[in-house]
Amino acid sequence: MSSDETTVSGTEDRMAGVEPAPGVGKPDPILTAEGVRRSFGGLTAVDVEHLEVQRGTITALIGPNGAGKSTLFNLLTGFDRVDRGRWSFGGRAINGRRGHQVARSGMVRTFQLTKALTRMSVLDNMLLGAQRQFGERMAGALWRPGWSKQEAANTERAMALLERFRLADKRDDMAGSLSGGQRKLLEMARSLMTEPDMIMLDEPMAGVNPALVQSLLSHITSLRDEGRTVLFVEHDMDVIMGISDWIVVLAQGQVIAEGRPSDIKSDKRVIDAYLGAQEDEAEVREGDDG
Ligand SMILES: Nc1ncnc2c1ncn2[C@@H]1O[C@H](COP(=O)(O)OP(=O)(O)OP(=O)(O)O)[C@@H](O)[C@H]1O
Repeated sequence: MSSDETTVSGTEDRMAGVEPAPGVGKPDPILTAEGVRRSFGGLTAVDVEHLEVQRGTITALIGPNGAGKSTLFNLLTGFDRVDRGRWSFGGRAINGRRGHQVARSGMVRTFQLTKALTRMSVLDNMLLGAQRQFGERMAGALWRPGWSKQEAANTERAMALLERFRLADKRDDMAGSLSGGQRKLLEMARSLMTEPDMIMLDEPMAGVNPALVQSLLSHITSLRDEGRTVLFVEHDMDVIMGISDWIVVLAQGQVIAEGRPSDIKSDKRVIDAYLGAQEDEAEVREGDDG
């Protein structure tokens, strides 16, 4: 067994015998979506017949620009409304719930730092990440029994996470002063404030300096290794093939393929719809460099 296989052996066992086919059932799905559809005017952005995400895996959602990846993320996490469809998380139907309700049920997504957040300190960004638990109703309240206790617990948790993501010495810096990679680490750390079972990462490597890529990758694998499920959207093929246990390919809103990295690399539909075009782009870029 090669070292690559050793690192994901636990997960590979869980996926043993799963056929690489669009919409295939998984042994222990944490998320199951059925007939999820969303159109904008005449354009069908998402039309997913059936999709299951296996618990405890790193699953990548890939596909060409405009394939519907972000829209599907937004729908599943309650930040956009479907035309139709239903989905369940941990066995409970969560379609129709809003973003904060979905987060409370244990499925969180990372968000890019908005302008307002860049003007807040790193620690305050973390504390905002905890608000879904408790603080929303606290807005404006001066004091209530349990408030300071909760605040202290949140700060302790935030600091522990900042230590883990090597951002503790930045706690009082404005989030806007962080590098691209450090912002991604903060987004990840913030999403962990509510102890989610599943984390959805939107392009975790975009704008990250190569020096921080390895660090980000090891943080993502450690999320899985501590028992969480990771679903991520990414364009960087080396990253996708390197850390994914399973890959789901979207094109024109539909799941056109699913499988292990080795299945996806050799899938003709995927090469035609996506990988071929990516290679052409890479060749053009190399040509430009030379
Ligand atoms: N709010 C919106 N209004 C109108 N059209 C939209 C909206 N959001 C997405 N679309 C369209 O839906 C399709 C899917 O877009 P989406 O952003 O989900 O794709 P994607 O796979 O995430 O693409 P990328 O890799 O470029 O981020 C695209 O054609 C897009 O233009």
